[in-house]
Order: sequence, then structure tokens, then C-alpha cells
Amino acid sequence: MEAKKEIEKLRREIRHHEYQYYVLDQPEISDKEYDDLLKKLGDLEAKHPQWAAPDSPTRRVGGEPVAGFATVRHRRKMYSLDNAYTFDEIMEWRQRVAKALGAAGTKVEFLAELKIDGVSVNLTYENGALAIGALRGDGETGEDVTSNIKTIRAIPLVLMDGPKSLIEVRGEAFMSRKDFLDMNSERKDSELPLFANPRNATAGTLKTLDPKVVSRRRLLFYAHSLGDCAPGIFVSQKDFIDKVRSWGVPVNPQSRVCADIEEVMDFCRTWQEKRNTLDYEIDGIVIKVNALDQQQRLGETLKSPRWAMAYKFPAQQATTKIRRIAVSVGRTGVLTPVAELEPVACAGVTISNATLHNFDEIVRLGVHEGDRVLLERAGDVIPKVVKVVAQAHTGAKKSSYVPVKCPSCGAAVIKEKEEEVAYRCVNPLCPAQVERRLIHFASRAAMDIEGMGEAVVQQLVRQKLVRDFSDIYHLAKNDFLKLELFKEKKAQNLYEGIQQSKGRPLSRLLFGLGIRHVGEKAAEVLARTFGTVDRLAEATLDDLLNIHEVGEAIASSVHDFFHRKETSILIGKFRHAGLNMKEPGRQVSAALAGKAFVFTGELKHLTRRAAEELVTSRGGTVTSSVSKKTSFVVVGENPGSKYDQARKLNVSILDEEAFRHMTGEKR
Ligand SMILES: NC(=O)c1ccc[n+]([C@@H]2O[C@H](COP(=O)([O-])OP(=O)(O)OC[C@H]3O[C@@H](n4cnc5c(N)ncnc54)[C@H](O)[C@@H]3O)[C@@H](O)[C@H]2O)c1
Ligand SMILES: [Zn+2]
Repeated sequence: MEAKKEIEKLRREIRHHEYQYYVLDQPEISDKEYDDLLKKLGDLEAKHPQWAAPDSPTRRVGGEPVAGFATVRHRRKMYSLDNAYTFDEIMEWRQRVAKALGAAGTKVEFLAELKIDGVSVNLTYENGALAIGALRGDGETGEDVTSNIKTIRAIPLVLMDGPKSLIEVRGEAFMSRKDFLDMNSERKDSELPLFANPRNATAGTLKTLDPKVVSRRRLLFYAHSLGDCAPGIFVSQKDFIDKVRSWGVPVNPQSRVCADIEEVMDFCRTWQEKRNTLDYEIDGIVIKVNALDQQQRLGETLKSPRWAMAYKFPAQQATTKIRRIAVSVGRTGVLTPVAELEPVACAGVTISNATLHNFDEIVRLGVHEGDRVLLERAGDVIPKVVKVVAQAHTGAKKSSYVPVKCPSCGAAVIKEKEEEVAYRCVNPLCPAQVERRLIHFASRAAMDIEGMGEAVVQQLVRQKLVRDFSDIYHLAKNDFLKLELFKEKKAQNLYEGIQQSKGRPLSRLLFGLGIRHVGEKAAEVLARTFGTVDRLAEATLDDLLNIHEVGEAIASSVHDFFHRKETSILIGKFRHAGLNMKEPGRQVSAALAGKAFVFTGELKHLTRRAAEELVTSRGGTVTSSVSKKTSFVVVGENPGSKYDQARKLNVSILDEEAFRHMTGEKR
């Protein structure tokens, strides 16, 4: 009974972390900690086979597909990989392979590949042309992200001299370290939660509903696995890699054929040392039995192929001393404690600051100035303090690191509600806050003002040249000549950068304004739905709540924002300065905007994809299952259970004819 309880508790815990990781792309624990939980569960299940369950996390790949996308069933299952953390575990695997292959198993060739920390993507080519791009999902069905995938330049839309028969090429979509860091620093400026690693950032990007956002993120791609295909095209993994490369699909040039397992381990050692010379993150080495006929004989378990193994590198940690616990002031006045460190080398870079997240975290860690701490850099994120390894010998310990006054402006510091963890500076004119807000406004994902980085904003604020967003648009070229290192040319460029930003679409402006809870995605949805700033400003709370992707927090924050006197003054000033404040390119339709559609059954006049496109291009969304949030279910011939579900939940039902009228396809 005890064991059963423990197993159930572990499963619940693991499922929680899987949801955080696969669906929200915001893990709360490190991969190693997650893998340890999973291993513990696996061991318990092996010891108590009577409590095994088919839906246990030990037997399932990934997580449920994310809502908001249509799903596709993979023609062949997409698997996870088994992990090895030591060379002993690699040797054990080598022996299992030998045993399973019998006489042929003593001599096996391997292909060793870098394990890039990205997202698995399945590309289906039909007649040599890219037909579907899908994510792994739960391995059986995944999110259809074709329109996002098509914006990735590294992925060819047509194969050069490839097979005409259907073929599935699988590989890793990923982000360079630099693009990942840029993306996170933009998010930091916007006070959005940071992505823990490039993989979460890539997943978050591929799951955005707007392909434009994806194209801006510059994702990369390397093919590494074969899905469904006609028989006889390839004889080995190496052969597959070479052939797809010749058809124009990028593959990782570092892969190596290894004659035996010793060579494989050399390769692992080499890359463990050299991993930081790459401009993308790898978290290990994938070892594959090279010959496809041997792979077939080895087969797969429910979760992973027996012919492959992932060797995972140790986590990137280091220890050092905290010199001081400083406090930084964010855009909304939130105070964040930062540990200033004795510089230490960790995973190829020198670290001198680490985040402590909030003041509760300081208490939880029991950390003080002068302590030696363990740091971890997961991916390239700002390093975090994991725990105290040795307490300071000297010096009085502070009872609290919460400052009485704002370190920037000296105003009072408050905690809005007792249950909140954040302390804030109450002064909206606090120079540190104004600076952060302007940096965010000018950042790449917002108004994208060329030449207006942190240093420039800082000087503009300190010299009292700007106090609010609209002041930027009243600066003359001569004003910039007062800034450090500014000469004629640079001043001219910044001036032009500012002028150019006036034309940015409404979505960028909304994001830049830093309205609470309005991130990039919500800004896009709002801009798409209302089209102009005036219509958005007039929206009632109900109008906002009626939008499928908008929840209560966003709705009331947007409503409040546009009903403030300062906001209408600001918008007036923007208009006077000639800002665009419209969302172009969307034939937004009032009937469809913000509505959620579900399709079931066959349509006569439209393909499913064309029908979905009609919805999304008019500001609506398509989801795969019917819920209370569904606005319409479009029913074709031979509808499935979604039709019954729609009737049960009293969701409006449209036939094809009515749907085409609604979209303006038919008059
Ligand atoms: N921190 C958390 O809370 C949390 C939660 C869930 C999962 N995870 C992490 O995610 C991992 C499980 O995810 P997973 O099932 O995707 O396994 P995985 O990432 O360990 O391995 C499988 C994946 O590796 C990728 N890959 C990269 N290079 C490859 C190559 N050359 N050949 C084949 N595949 C290659 C593929 O995308 C494949 O899907 C665990 O190791 C765990 O650490 C963490
Ligand atoms: Zn302040």
C-alpha cells in the first residue's frame, strides 16, 4: 500500500512538471531533477509490477498536444530517447544491443550525433514538396504547425532531386545561443517570464499563433531521424543523413561514424569539453546503431527506440562567493534582489551576477552576503543560486534584504497584497522605472527603434530629455548631440530610427506600452481583433472577455489602462506625432474575430486547411476539441463525436453553407 501511494504521488508530481515543461514551456525544476524523479518512478514500478499503468509517465512520450492548433496523427510514432548519465550506462546499453542481435551483435557500427537542445519536428514531403510540419505532441499525434514551419528558412519547401513518394524527415528546430539571449533580454525588459533554455524558447516560438513572430525568431534546423518512407531508400542512418543533405535539407556536419563503442565514448568526451565552442546549445550525444536492418531487429519500447541512447552531459554548475545582495528596479517598480558575485568561470563564460528571483527566495535559500553558493546555468539563462554551500564566517547577518526605500528614487517600498511576493517602488516617475519602460518600448519586439539601446535611454532620462513615451517623438537631432559619443552621423541615424518606428503596427505599440499582463501574443490578438487603437480604447469589458484568447486578467488590465486619463492624453500625443496605431494586412471580420472554431466531418467546397485559414486570416482561432469556450462548431458530412459534444454543451452549430456565408466566401 505504501508503495502504491508513493507511485501515485510521483506520477502526479511528474505530470505536473511535464505540463510546465511541454505545454507552458516554463519548467520549475532542472532536467536532471526531472530525470531523477522519472528514474525513481521507473524503479518502483519495476519492483511492484502490479501497480504498473499504461498511462504512467514512464511509458509515455512528451505531453498532450497544445490547444489552439489542429493536430495531425503521425504516420509513424515519434519516440523519446533513453538517457545515460555515465559511461557505465552506455556500456550496459551496448551489452543489451549485443545480446538482442545475437551472433551479429559483437560487431556493431554506430553513428554519434550531437544532441541539440531544441524541438523535434516532423516534416512530411509529398511529391517532393513540404506538405505538413508537425510537433511531436504525445508521439502519436502532434500539433500541426505547418504555417510556422514554412517561415523557417533552413527548411526547404521542396526537395532537390528527392524521392517523389511520401517521406517523413524528422529533425531538430533550434535557436542559436545569441538569438536565445537576445530573445530573453527582450523578455526581461518586458518583464515577461524568461525561457529556461533555448529548447523552451524554441518550443514557445513554434507554438505561437502568428507565423510572423516565428519568422522573426530565426530558428535553425538539422535533420536527424527518418519517419515513414517507401522501403529500400536507405541502408543506414549515415546513408539517410547523406541523402537528405544532397536533397537540400541541412544536417549537422559534426556527426561521426564510430567503428565501436570506445570510439563513441571518445566522441562524447571530446564534445563534453568542446560544447561551448558551438554557437548553439547541446545537452549530450545521441548514439545510434547505424545499420537500418539492425535497428529494425532491435525495435522500440513504448517510449523509445532500443537502437539509440542519449548520453547526457553533466549540468553546468559552479561555486563562488556572494559579495553583496543588490536590488534592481523593474519597469513596473518591482524590486528584484540580485547577487553580485566574485567572478567565476562556468560553462565557458565568466559569471558575476546571479538572480535571486525575489525576497522570499532569499529566505528560502537562507542565503546571506559573504556566503559561498552553488550556481547553475541552465542553458544560457541568467545563472541562478541553487543553494548555500558554506556560510560566511564574519559580518553581521541582515535580518532582511528588503530595502526600506527604493534604491533609485528613494520613494517608499510596499507590498501591494500580503500574499504577493513582490515588493514595489510606489513612485510612477521613478527614474529607474521610466528607464526600464522606455527600454522596453524601444526594444526589438516592440517599437524596434534602431540605435535606442539601454545606454542611450539612460542618458535621455538622466538628462531629463524624456519622461514618457511620446517625448521620444519630439526630440530633435540636436538633442542627441548632447549625448556621450554622439556625432552628426549617429544623431541622424537615431533620429531616423525614431521616425521609422512611427509606422509600426498597432500590435507592436500595444506590446511596447507595457500594459500589465499584455505580452507579445496578447498584443497581437488585441490588435488583430480591433484593428485600430480607437476601437480598442472603446471596447467594453465584455467585448474584451468575448475574445477567445483573452482571459479576465488581461481584459480588466486593458480596460483599466484605456480608461485612464493619462492614457487618452498619451494616445492624443502619439496621434499628434503621427504614429500609425493600426494593424495592417488583416481583413478582420467582426463575425469571426476572437471566435474559436472547431471543425468536424468533411466539407464539400473547402479543404480543412483552407477552411481553417479562412478563420485565422479573419482574426478567429481553430482548436481541436469542443469546450465551453468554443464559439462555433462547423459540421460537414459524417461528423464525429465533436458534433455530439457541441450539442451537449449547447455550442452554436454551423453547416458548411452558413460557414461560407459568415466568412464572406459565399454571398
Ligand atoms: N525540467 C522539467 O521539468 C522537465 C519536464 C519534462 C521533461 N524534461 C526533460 O525533457 C527530456 C525528455 O524529453 P524528450 O522525451 O524530448 O527526450 P530527450 O530530449 O531527452 O530526447 C529526445 C529528443 O532528442 C532530440 N534530439 C536531438 N538531437 C537528436 C538526434 N541527433 N537524434 C535524435 N533525436 C535528437 C529529439 O528532439 C528527440 O525528440 C528529459 O530528459 C527531461 O530532462 C524536463
Ligand atoms: Zn523608485
